[in-house]
Amino acid sequence: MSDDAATDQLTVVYGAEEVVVGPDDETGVEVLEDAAVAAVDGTVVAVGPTDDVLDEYPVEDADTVLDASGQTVLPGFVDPHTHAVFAGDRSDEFVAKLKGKTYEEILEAGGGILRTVEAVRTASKDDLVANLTEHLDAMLEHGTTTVEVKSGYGLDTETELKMLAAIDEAGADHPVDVIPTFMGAHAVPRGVDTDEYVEEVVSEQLPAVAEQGVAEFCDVFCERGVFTAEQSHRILEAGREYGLTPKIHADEFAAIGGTEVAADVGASSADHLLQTDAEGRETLVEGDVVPVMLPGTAFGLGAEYADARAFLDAGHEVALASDFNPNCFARSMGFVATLGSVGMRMTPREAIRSITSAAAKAVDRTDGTGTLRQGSPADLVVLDTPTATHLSYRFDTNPVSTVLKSGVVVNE
Ligand SMILES: N=CN[C@@H](CCC(=O)O)C(=O)O
Ligand SMILES: [Zn+2]
Repeated sequence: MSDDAATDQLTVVYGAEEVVVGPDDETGVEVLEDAAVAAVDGTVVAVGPTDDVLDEYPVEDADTVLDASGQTVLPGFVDPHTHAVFAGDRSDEFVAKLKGKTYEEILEAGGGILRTVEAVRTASKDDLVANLTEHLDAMLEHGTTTVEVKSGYGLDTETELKMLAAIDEAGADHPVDVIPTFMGAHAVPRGVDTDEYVEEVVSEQLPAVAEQGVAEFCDVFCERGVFTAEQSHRILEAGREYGLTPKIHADEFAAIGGTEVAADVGASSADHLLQTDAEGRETLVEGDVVPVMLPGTAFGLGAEYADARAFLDAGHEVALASDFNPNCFARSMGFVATLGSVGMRMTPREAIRSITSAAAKAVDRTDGTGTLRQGSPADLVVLDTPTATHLSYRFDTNPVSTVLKSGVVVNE
C-alpha cells in the first residue's frame, strides 16, 4: 500500500474457489483457483493465490472484506447493447408472435418500435428516469456493472433529447456505469418519407445531440424496410463528424450491406448478425469491428441464433449483449450467457469472456473494464457457485450473491 495508507480504501475478497481474471490466449478466460483480489481506491492492485494476496494486503487493514469461500469471482458484467429506457407495455405483441405474426409485420402495421415511440413521447422525463432506474437496479442485481443504453423511441429532436437526458440523469445517480448512444435512426416515424427523415436526423437531431454532449455513440437500424446501407452510412459518417463513434444494427432479418457499412465507417461494433455469411464475417474481422450477438432476441423471436462458432473457431472474439427492450425483456447477463451456451454452443468460459472483456471492447472501454488484472477497475461479481461454469449451467435462479463497483459493495 502507499505511504498515504490512512486515506486509501482497501477492499479484499479472498478464498474464492475460482477467480476469472481476463481473456486467455484462445477464446476463453484465464481462471485462478483458491484466489483473492485486493483493490485500493477502486482499482485492482493484486490478484493471485489467497495466501500471497493476504500477506501483502491483510484483512485487518481492509475497509471492505469478503470471504468468498465456496464462491466464484468474476469481473462485473458489461452489457454493450440495450434499449433500456422506454415506457408502455408490449406483452400483447409477445402473444401475437406466438400466434404467428412476425416482428417485421408488427412494425409495418405501426406496432413494435412505433408503439413504444407513442408511449415515450407522452411520458415525462421523470417517468423515463424512474423506469430506467428500476431496470438498472435489476441489471445490477444480476451482475451488470457497465451498460450501454440507446435512445431511439423518440424519432424527433425533442423526444430523443428527453431520452438522452433521462439516460444521463438515471446513470448519474446509479452505481452502474451507463454509456449513452444516440439512435434517432431506429425507425422511420409513421407517415414520414425515409429520405426526409434521414435528412432530419443528420441536419437537426445530430447537431442538437452533439451540442448538448449527451451521447458517446451513434447507432442505426440498417435493415430491409428500415434504413438502407447508403442511408445508414450517411448517418454514421455525420455522427462521426460530431464526435460520436458509430455502431450498427446489421443483418438481423436480411443482410443488406450493414457489415460493409460498419467496416467502412470504423464502427466499434456490428450487432445482431443473424444473417451474416462468411463474407460478412471477414469484413467485420478485417475492419476490426466487434461482432455483438443478442441471443435473447433470437430466443424471444423463436429465430435461428447468430453463428458465434464461426467467429470463435477462427480465433476471433464475440461479444454478447442483452438487447433489453420491450421486444426482449432480458436484464440478466447470466441468462444471456446460458443462451450463448445452449443456443450458440459457446463454452461457459467463452460466454463469460463475451459478457466481460469482449463486451467492454464493443463499447470502447480500454481501461481494463471487464477484466480483473492489476490496474483494472475493481468491478466484481461474486457468484454463489463453486465454479465459473455454473454461470451458464444454472439458469433457474440468480447466482449473483454480491456486486462491487469500484471496490464498494453495491448489491448483496
Ligand atoms: N431491431 C431493432 N431494435 C431493437 C428492438 C427494439 C424494439 O422492438 O422495441 C433490437 O435491437 O432488437
Ligand atoms: Zn437494438
